[in-house]
Order: sequence, then C-alpha cells, then structure tokens
Amino acid sequence: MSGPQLASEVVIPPSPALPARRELYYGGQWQRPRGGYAPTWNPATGESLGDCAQANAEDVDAAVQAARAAFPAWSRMKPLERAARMRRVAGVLREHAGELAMLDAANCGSPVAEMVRDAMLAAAQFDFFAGLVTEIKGDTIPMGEGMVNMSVREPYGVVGRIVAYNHPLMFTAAKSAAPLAAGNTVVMKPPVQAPLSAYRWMELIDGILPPGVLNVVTGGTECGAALAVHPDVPFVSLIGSVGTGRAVARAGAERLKRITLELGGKNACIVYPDADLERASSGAVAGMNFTWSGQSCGSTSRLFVHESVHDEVVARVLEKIRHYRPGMPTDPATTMGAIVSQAQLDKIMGYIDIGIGEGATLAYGGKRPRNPELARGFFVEPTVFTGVTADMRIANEEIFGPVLSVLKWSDEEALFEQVNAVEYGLTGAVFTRDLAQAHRAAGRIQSGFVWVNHAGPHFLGTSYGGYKQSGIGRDESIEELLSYTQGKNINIVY
Ligand SMILES: NC(=O)c1ccc[n+]([C@@H]2O[C@H](COP(=O)([O-])OP(=O)(O)OC[C@H]3O[C@@H](n4cnc5c(N)ncnc54)[C@H](O)[C@@H]3O)[C@@H](O)[C@H]2O)c1
Repeated sequence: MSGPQLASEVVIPPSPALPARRELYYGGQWQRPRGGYAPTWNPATGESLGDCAQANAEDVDAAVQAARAAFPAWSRMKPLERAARMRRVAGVLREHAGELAMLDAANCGSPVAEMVRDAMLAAAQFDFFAGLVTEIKGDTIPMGEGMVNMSVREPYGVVGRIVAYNHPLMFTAAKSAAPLAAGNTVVMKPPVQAPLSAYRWMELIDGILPPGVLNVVTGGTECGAALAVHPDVPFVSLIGSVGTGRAVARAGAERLKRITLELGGKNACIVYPDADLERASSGAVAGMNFTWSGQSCGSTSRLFVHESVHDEVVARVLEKIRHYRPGMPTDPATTMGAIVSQAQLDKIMGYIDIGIGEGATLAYGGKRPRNPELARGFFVEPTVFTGVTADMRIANEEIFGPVLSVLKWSDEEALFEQVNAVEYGLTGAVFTRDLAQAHRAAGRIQSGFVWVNHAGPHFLGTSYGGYKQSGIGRDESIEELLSYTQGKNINIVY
C-alpha cells in the first residue's frame, strides 16, 4: 500500500492546482472534443475555473469504441493481475488525496476536509473491489457419472457510468471500481458541474490501466444521453435524480440494457418517546449532511418526533445546528460548504419560500449568510422548519439542500403511513432504547437502508440502494461487483 492510510494523515495543499488537461480521455490518450468546451465555476466565489470538454454523441461513440476494443484483453486478464493494477490506482488516490480534494472543494463547493475523506473512500473502494476479484465464482453440480454442470460469471462488455455532482471524485473513481474488477471496460461521465478532479485523476493514473479500459467523457445531458442509448453499451448505471433515472431507463429499454439506478431520497428519521434524546438530536443533525449543505441522497430531511419529546428534541437540534456555518470550502476549518450552482441555490431558496407559504414555522436559518466574504458564492444557512405537516410539499419533495422538516407524531400507525407515503425509499433512521421496537420500525420503513440510533454513515461492504423510486440495484458491496457479471451455465460430458 502506498500513500497515507487515514484521512487525518493527508496533507491538504493551501490552494487548488488546476488540471492542465481538459479534453476527453479515451483509448489511453487525451482527445480533442468534437462537442467543444464550456466553462466550469467555483460556486463559492463565482470565479471561472476555465473551460472543460463537452462530449457530443460522436465523442461518446469514439470513447465507446475504445472501450470495446479494450474489452477482450481486459476481461481475459488474470483476475489477480487486474486487481494488482486496481491497487495501484488506489495508491495514487491516497497519495494525491489532498490535491484531488482541493479541486473538488473549489469546483463543487463542499468543504475540503470532507472531500479528503471522499478521496480516501474512493481508494478504499478500489482496494475493496480488487480484493473481491476471486469471489466472482460459480457453482458445480454433479450430474451423475460422466457429466458435470458448472456455472461461471462473465462481464458484460462496456459499462456506461453516469454520476451526480455531490461527490465528484468519489463517484467518478469509486463507481469505476466494481465494473472494472468484474472485467468490464468503462466509459465514465463525471458530473457536468464539477469535472476538474476527474481530469486530474486521469492525468495521475494514466498508464496504470491498459488503453481503453477506463475512459472519461465530460459533458452534460447530451453526453449522458448518448451513453445511455449507445447500442454497444449493454450496461448503464446512473447516480442521479429520479427524472434522469427514468430517462436512462427509457433509453435503455429500446435495447433491453441492464441498468442500475441510485436515485434520490426524502428520508425519514423517527424519534420515539423513549429515545436517548441527546443521541437522537445529534443523529437528526448528522443525518442531514449539513457539511455538504444537505446535498445528499441519503439525508434524513423529514424528522418525525413524538409529541411528548418534540420540543426538547427541536431545542437540542437548534443548538447543535450552530456548528454548521457556511464558509469557504477550500478552508480546512470550514464546517459547511456552498451549493453547487445558481440553479440548485434557486431551487433551495424556492423550497424555503414554499415552506413559509405553506404555513410551516421557519425555526432556523432560511437565508443566504450575511458574511460579505461569501457574498459572491451560492451559500444558504442550515434551515429548520417545524410545524410541518404531511400534506406540505417540503414534506414530500427532495430539496437536495440544507432544509430539515420537523413533523410531530403521536399515533404509530399514522406515523408509518406518513413515513411511507413518499415516492422515495432510500434510507431511514430510528431512535429508541427498545430494541424490539427498533426492529419493528426498521421492518416497516420502506427503504433500502435503515440506521438505528444513529444516522448518516455508509459502511463499505454493506449494500446501499433504494426501494421504490429511489433506485434499482445495490452498491458498495459484493452485490455491486456481481451485478456487473452475467451467469453462464456449462454442461460437460467427460
Ligand atoms: N442514491 C444515491 O446513491 C445517490 C447519490 C448521490 C446523488 N443522488 C441523487 O442525485 C441527484 C442530484 O444529482 P444531480 O443533480 O447531478 O442529478 P441529475 O439527475 O441532474 O444528473 C446526474 C447525472 O446524469 C446526467 N444526465 C442528466 N440528464 C441525463 C439524461 N437524460 N441521460 C443521461 N444522463 C443524464 C448528468 O449530467 C449527471 O452526470 C439527487 O436526486 C440525489 O438524490 C443519489
């Protein structure tokens, strides 16, 4: 293993070093985009960070052909050799975690200290999936004398991966790992808002993987849509919103593509009257991911508190939330970053107006910060609405911002009806001292992941993914690796 092993050991540079290459990377080379260039921005300062390639359908086709050409050799390579190359990629991610994190902080607005953890997590995922290559197993079935039946797992070919903006490097890097480990080649589309860390990552790992094995095409909807519809991409995987998930599924349906979708959430955090209220209020705040301004699919943005403890929990939440004060993302001491874009800021401010208009009580925040140093950036204060009722839009729609809606409950049946009334089903959290009650509640929440007596963290090796409209498939575990393989049965007569 090379590089620092813990996020706390990573040295953070004082300022971002912008990547020299801004083209497309495929076939092991930097390639001029036919689709042209568009500027990318620092959402905390409003400054331009230079132009970035915008792949069009022709560019995507060229990248797919490079990935297709690389597939036979990569899929036939001995698994442990694939793994060895992947571990070298992990080492580079760790060695350069500080500079990559600084680029993400400057380009997506999330605090650099948190983006260091993202870079280390991306490295951990490369190591994790490299370690699982010998688990891509089948079975043998004895079929009587002279005959045996066996099953094997094989990769699909070219996997198209399209990712969201809230963890630019982590998604771009980590989400390449499982399909590569399974022997597929990858065409990756990083988020259009924050592609800089992807360019730098490709500069750094150039030459470690054979040409065409991992290709990166930057751009927006045109680029993603071209990848989703491409006939030589049998598997498309998206991290994004429900609307984009539906568009990708529609595009894939024409050719019966395999798809996995990691989509949005409007997740519930439930506090029972017997809960440890200190733990519950800390968890309610942690579950909101205020550090990256609530821009997280897993954020527990609906807090259901039993009426008997409601006021005390709200008081503690309002106290704890003070820790999160918008600041410059590139400052390692910053506890809360900027919103990624003007469009996302407008959406969040729009929902705050909707909440006020619907009659919810604005208990905290709700404004842009007054600090003049932040005046040119897209910052919002952490925001809490109390008195929210289940019929309000702020209790049903994903805001993807730092807005927490608090709902009061008394009857458990009515509670679960409300908890499960939304179209999403990604995560949930339960706070209670009664383990039997915790199990019952976890069983009743319609979501793919439930925390009990805490909220927020993911655990590499455990499956993460959504029920209902929150997605199809499971990531961050062996299930993700195996999802990039298809089964083949072979019957042998001796
Ligand atoms: N479940 C998860 O693990 C997870 C994690 C992070 C974010 N998300 C979700 O992502 C959303 C926020 O991210 P976003 O604003 O970047 O999402 P988005 O849906 O706008 O974009 C996601 C990606 O899809 C691309 N894209 C857009 N239109 C496309 C199309 N028609 N065809 C193909 N690709 C297209 C975008 O360029 C981007 O790379 C939220 O809904 C959030 O909950 C989910």
